[in-house]
Amino acid sequence: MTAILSVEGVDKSYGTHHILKSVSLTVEDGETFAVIGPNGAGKTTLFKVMTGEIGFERGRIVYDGRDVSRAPAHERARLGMGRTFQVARIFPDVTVADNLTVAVEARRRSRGESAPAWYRVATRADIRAEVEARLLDVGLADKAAVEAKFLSHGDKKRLEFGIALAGRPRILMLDEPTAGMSPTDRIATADLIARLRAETGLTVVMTEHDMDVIFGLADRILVMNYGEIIAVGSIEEVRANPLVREVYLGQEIYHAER
Ligand SMILES: Nc1ncnc2c1ncn2[C@@H]1O[C@H](COP(=O)(O)OP(=O)(O)OP(=O)(O)O)[C@@H](O)[C@H]1O
Repeated sequence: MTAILSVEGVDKSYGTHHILKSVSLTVEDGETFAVIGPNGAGKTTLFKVMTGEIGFERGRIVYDGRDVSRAPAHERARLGMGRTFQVARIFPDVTVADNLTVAVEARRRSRGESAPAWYRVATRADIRAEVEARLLDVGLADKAAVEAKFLSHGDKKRLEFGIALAGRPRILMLDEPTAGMSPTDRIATADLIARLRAETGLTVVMTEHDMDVIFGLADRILVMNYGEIIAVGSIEEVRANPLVREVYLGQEIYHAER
């Protein structure tokens, strides 16, 4: 296995509040890597540091062999880091298909894939075909003409996955993909992630509170507490770790089924 993403000794503070304390981790190409921990542990902060939404004081982030510590989020996206947010970021007043079209066009522009003017008609057909493929990927083909604001919470999340996939990512960063969902939508979202991963070989990095979702998807789990890593390893290794037992005593992590 080769590393696709490494975080090396990263420190991040908000004012005098030291949030990430010399955090280091390595994500292997093709694995599903989950970050868990109690509320306020620093998971979202770690995510934002990895995706380039916020800066940090010390350490570095290496993606696909290059130091991206100072690269802004859009540059990391261009290099292949796709992401979704806890609250879906979509255009509510345009249709599902148009949301995807915007994402496909944005990727083409940012990667210099736009065709010359004489080729525009063919390009439109290409874009339409790509949008249709993404609609099928995320199970929204029958809702292509629906304005995004009318979608259910679960379907909004599907659309956000579609938008992320339109960027042709190598690694997909999912910040609490099932947050606020009904149990049915949670299962559907976990199934969608599992299918996309199987079909595309995507590397997935996710935070999530639902242990059933984590145990169903993750190859490895990292546990954070107060901005520090207290364990990293397989589900079995993490469950057996005494520090994890202390933090999660009697909680879902020990009841969820594999
Ligand atoms: N912009 C900010 N300014 C100041 N403090 C912040 C900011 N964002 C987060 N924090 C603080 O940093 C700490 C870690 O927050 P973070 O959102 O990373 O935790 P989390 O593990 O993702 O929590 P949750 O599971 O509740 O989403 C918390 O104490 C939070 O209050």
